[in-house]
Amino acid sequence: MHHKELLCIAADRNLAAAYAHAHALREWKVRTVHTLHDASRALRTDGYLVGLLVGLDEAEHAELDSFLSQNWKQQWIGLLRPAALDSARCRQLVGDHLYAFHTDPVDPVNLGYALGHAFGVATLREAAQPAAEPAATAMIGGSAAIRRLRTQIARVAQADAPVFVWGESGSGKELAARAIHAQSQRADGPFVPVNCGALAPALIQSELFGHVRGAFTGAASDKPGLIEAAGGGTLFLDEVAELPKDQQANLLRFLQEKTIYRVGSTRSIAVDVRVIAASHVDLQRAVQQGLFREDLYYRLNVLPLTVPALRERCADVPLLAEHFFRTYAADKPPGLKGFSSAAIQALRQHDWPGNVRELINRTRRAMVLAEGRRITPGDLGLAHASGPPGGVGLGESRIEAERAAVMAGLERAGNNISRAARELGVSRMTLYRLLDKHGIHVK
Ligand SMILES: Nc1ncnc2c1ncn2[C@@H]1O[C@H](COP(=O)(O)OP(=O)(O)OP(=O)(O)O)[C@@H](O)[C@H]1O
Repeated sequence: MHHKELLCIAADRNLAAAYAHAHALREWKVRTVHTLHDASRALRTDGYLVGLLVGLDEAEHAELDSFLSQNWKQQWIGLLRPAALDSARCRQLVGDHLYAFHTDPVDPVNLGYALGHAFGVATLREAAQPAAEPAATAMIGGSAAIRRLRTQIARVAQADAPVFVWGESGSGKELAARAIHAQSQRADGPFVPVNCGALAPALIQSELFGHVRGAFTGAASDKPGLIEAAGGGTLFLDEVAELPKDQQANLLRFLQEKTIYRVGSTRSIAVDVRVIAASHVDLQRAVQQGLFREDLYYRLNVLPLTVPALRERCADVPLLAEHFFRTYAADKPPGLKGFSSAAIQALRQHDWPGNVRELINRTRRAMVLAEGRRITPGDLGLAHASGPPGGVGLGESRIEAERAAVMAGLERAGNNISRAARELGVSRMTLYRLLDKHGIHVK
């Protein structure tokens, strides 16, 4: 008989032994482990699709939450004591991560059915996944919000219409655009990212559309623009709201006619490009304020996608932090083993105005600065030496902290705006807004 493979995690060895021989599991080849650490190892080496969590209420909830977020591709079934569901944390875990749960006394027939269904769903899901998500576009996270985003990306990738990605600065808009491209029929073509906010206004047109020799002083030879460079692939227009009005008209013409004119030329060139645009400002508001063309807005916004802010998916924060810890492991002292639990707690509680980019910056800085074996909240710049002084509310302390962070960032970057923005993990536009908000003048 063909055995389906099942990973059973049970802290209690007696319970584990009882279940390993249970009637409901007779069609399964069961491997039992007693710790989440061993379970992670088993999942890395053997591709289990279904897992059974016996007595999950006994485990440390935060650890289990992180484990299940990380292993979201498996379908998990929980066997619980009825009293376990009295705990709100436990109910949350069950709701967030489990395919099904059974309470004692477990009916073996029902459990057998549930396992069979879970296996069926997991197999279907696996077949529907693109063979392997390339590491460069892999979106880390197991929260419901990021899972929803992954599904939307997979759907949008199958179409060829323009996509508009909205999300706060540093939340992962470019990564989402890269993932769409990588899963689309254009995956073998180029992905060309353009930061519309970073192009000098005088050069935007020739950068985007190219130019011919002699079109302007310094145009010594014909040069294709970024739109042509994206031919057969995807053009990613980041911070599209920053495009000046005259360039918005040119872009609209290109989207309508699928042809371009290089600067200084009257010959039209047909270009096959899919456009993905992104912005962290509310484009609809920009339209109402007359800053962005309405017709272009509708052309770009055919398939809208929202990347959730990091604070809306706190469950992903420890997972992402550990991912970046591994990514930048070459920068760390050999004795540094990871995050302390106080650091994980601080990461979970932080507001993340700079989103994932801020998390990367804080993690990298902590990895260089940490003196102990584990990263502390202080290494992450998240410790507050003392509570807010008497009479000062949280709002005010936050504003003060924000001002101090901006000042420090500017100082480190020698007052260079682009460098300071990178350092602080925000876009240049956001930094300008912060300077304005705090009345900081940069010399
Ligand atoms: N879910 C994720 N998993 C792994 N890495 C991520 C994730 N989300 C974002 N990142 C990383 O965070 C960084 C910032 O992401 P990205 O550049 O896509 O953000 P953005 O929203 O386009 O930023 P901006 O608005 O400043 O252009 C990148 O290094 C990206 O690879």
